[in-house]
Amino acid sequence: MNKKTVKDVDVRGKRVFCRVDFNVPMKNGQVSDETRIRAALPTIQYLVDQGAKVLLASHLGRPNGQAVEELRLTPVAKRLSELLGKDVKKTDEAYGDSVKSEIDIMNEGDILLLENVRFYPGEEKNDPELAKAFAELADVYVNDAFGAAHRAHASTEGIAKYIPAVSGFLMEKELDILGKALSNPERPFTAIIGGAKVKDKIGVIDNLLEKVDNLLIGGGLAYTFVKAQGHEIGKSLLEEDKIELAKSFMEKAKAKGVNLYMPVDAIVADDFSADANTKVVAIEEIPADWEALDIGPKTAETYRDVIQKSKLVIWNGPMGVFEFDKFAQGTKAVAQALADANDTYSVIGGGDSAAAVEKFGLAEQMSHISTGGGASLEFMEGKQLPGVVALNDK
Ligand SMILES: Nc1ncnc2c1ncn2[C@@H]1O[C@H](COP(=O)(O)OP(=O)(O)O)[C@@H](O)[C@H]1O
Ligand SMILES: O=C(OP(=O)(O)O)[C@H](O)COP(=O)(O)O
Ligand SMILES: [Mg+2]
Repeated sequence: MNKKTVKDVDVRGKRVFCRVDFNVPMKNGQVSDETRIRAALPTIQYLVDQGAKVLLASHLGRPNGQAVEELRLTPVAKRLSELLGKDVKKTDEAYGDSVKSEIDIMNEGDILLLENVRFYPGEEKNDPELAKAFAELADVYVNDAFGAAHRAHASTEGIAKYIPAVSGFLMEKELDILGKALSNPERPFTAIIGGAKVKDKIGVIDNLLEKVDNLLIGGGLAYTFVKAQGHEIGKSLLEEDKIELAKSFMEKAKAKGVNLYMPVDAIVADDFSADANTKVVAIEEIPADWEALDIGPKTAETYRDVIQKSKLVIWNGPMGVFEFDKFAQGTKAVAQALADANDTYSVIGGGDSAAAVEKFGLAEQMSHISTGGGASLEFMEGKQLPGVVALNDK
């Protein structure tokens, strides 16, 4: 990497603003998957050992520029503190005088977790005033939030203009491993895309079609494609204004000779809940009042076969609402197929995909679990990540 890392700067006694991606899955006010917290520990521990005053900043969820009680980082501070075996203080704001007073009383090696940076409208707008307010808190900026590196926000990009800016160890490791896997991909090369962030992720398919041999579509993303095929999808997730784009991808895949797989069946539910009534239907038979919350067994079988014949698989986005057991089968089948495919290099990306693989107890059997979903997809597309570009060159 041609960017400076935390090893290239002296942090002893310095106030360090360290952006991490603690956008972790939560359940009943508790952290339900701590993959992203664990992944940030090497950088945090290093800063502590070096005697820095460590300010940690992160977003959680999408509060749209205002304080949302359920999206406070308090439970994350608690979990981080347990993992480090060390006190982690948490502030109720992310900048300003109250935060400065807390910083003034910090000792070397102390950790302060700032409140959710997305509680402020300036964060996602990358407002220079907010970026400066973050920069005023610290002497050095460290970006270890690979999962948010595709966002040009005040705490991921803007702040880097005002104080020395370097990468953390997780950022460095992610870029290194993903870069190596993609520099000369082993073939057949398969991408699996699912999840719920349809607007964000559908665009990456354009570039992926230039690179992969097989593309498997699942999760909430699939139903915009199913609709584009001319089928009714009931109440399933739909991005109305992406239907034409989905059609164009189907044509492009044909022209490029890429095998594009879409669900042939689905598990539908009469409600978005853990105890909904469910049934398996062919994809062209989704009832009007129902919604598809998982791929069906025939689809899972086909996806398994493709995975087992692949040499490199990148996967982002669960195949269904795996958080509910009734809709976890499709995601589990794909995870199991990857675990069984010993000759296949498997890269899983995304906060929720990583949580799924962890939940099934299959994490150890994957070649690499990336903390970034959208970020890893954009990186694999060949796009420059703003959170990386903004860091100081070596
Ligand atoms: N058919 C579906 N309908 C609605 N939501 C879905 C569907 N399939 C998967 N999801 C949801 O997608 C979410 C994860 O999406 P996303 O954030 O894009 O993935 P990742 O975090 O792995 O990058 C999960 O919480 C899951 O419940
Ligand atoms: O969870 C994240 O991405 P992911 O769901 O693609 O893994 C990152 O924290 C980015 O969050 P965002 O998509 O709300 O900017
Ligand atoms: Mg996610």
